Amino acid sequence: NNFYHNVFAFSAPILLCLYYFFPVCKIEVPERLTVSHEALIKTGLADRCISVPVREATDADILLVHSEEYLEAVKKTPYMTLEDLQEFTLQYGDVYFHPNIYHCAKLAAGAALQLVDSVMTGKVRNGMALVRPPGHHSMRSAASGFCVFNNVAIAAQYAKQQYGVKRVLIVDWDVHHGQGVQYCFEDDPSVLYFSWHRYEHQKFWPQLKESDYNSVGKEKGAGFNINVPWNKVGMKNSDYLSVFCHILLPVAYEFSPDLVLVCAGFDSAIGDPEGEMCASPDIFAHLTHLLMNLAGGKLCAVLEGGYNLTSLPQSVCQTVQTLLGDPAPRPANLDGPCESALESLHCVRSAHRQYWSCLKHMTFIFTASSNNSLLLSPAELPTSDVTTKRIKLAEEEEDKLKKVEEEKNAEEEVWPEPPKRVAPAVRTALVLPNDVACPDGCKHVNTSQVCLLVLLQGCSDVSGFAQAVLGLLLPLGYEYDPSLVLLARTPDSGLCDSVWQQLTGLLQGIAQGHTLVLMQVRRRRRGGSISVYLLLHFWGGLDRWQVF
Ligand SMILES: CC(O)(O)CCCCCNCCCN
Ligand SMILES: [Zn+2]
Repeated sequence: NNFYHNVFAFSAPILLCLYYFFPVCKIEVPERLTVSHEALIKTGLADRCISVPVREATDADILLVHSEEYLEAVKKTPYMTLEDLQEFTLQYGDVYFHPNIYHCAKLAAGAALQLVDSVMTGKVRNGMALVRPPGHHSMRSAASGFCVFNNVAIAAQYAKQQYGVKRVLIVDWDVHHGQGVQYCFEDDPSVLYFSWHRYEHQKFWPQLKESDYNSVGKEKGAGFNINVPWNKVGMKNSDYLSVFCHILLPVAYEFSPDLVLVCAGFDSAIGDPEGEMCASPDIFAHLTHLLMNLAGGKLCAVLEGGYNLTSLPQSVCQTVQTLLGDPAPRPANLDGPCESALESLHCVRSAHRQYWSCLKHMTFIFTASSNNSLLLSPAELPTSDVTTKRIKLAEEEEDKLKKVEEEKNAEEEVWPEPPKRVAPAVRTALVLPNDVACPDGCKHVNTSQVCLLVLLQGCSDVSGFAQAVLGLLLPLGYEYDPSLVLLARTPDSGLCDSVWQQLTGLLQGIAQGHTLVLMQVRRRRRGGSISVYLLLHFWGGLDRWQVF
């Protein structure tokens, strides 16, 4: 007791001056990782994953993105006096330096690289790195927004250098704009950066003009930087899904990446003090599922933000459970995108239509009355002055509603627990004609799952696929929310195998994955059919098929 008493007495003044010198960050706290990890353990998800050891990023790794002088400066921070450390911190915005943060920042970047190694070498199909400090705000020679090294930008450059990856898609669903990633790749057509972020017409941090929809990239990189500004808070599941269906997915399919990296920030979920959005944690199951069909499933998610210690672990679990292949839950209350989201969506599409053929053909009207469907009706895009006028209207309306908004947010946000997602041990049934050999690894069982949906004809090329499937079938399917999906394919459907494979993958995000495929198959020399094997392979191997 005596000892503790003395120690405390002696240390109190130091602690006080520490707090004086070092404002402690209230939201980027260690508990973010512990509650997320505990939730993964409690739900049994951790046991279904392999844990990959971390390593420190080397100087060479860090110099893939950052300058020598910045790295040398950060290297000195562990040895700085309190005053020097505070001085060093003040030169950057919203970042907190501690004598140990250099070590932690190297571990965060190194963890992302270990994940890239595991995915690119085929050791795992996909994965998630739970790291602190985050990375997407840090720039070539500057820390920013809790970020020291840009974990995901380093991972992208590393994948290109170490594995010859030609095209990397970075999806940033964090509620803040990852300006550090944008600056790193804005003239680089091999990296497509997509970010949505709270913007409120440049009123929200980091308050950059270049976070708006008309920053499309530079020189050779024009078209490869997509910013979706949220000019209002309270964005919901429908807003997120609409942007995926009508902007990100069509472009991503046209870009055809070899690797998908996710700046997985969960401050875009309900309850977050920074985002003030209303999307439920289970939406990340759908966002993850929709991305898993790209790049042959090679997906690395790296934690960025997420500051509500209830919705963060829920969102992390929804993401990891989907990465494990479990079907997504039925999406909660899809009631169509709000007017402000539609406005942003149209602005982004018009800014990018010159770069992407999938956006060229699809033109949409900005309906005066709020559109109550995930589908968008085709017509002329608003010209910029129409958009400006609408933004004015939106601002006036917004100022009027601001008070209401504050009162609403003043109450503690509450939301239902994400629904339990149980995946049967044997996941898929295969109905085969009697005389077709049963593929090895399947087993004959009597149980069955049956499903219902009519398949559109003739979307064999990317833009046809984008229009028919991504712009119509998928939003329709989400909105219709069937409990059953039936995919029917006849040899004359004109669907090439890869489109067919994508289709079956994407539509598993609907009806909790309950899908039946009816195929009139072509014969192969040894019986069976190339399409059936392709499908078997794609759907995660033969071991989970039931054969009738
Ligand atoms: C990884 C991340 O994007 O979540 C970091 C967000 C930093 C936000 C800084 N807040 C600034 C508030 C200004 N008073
Ligand atoms: Zn954030």
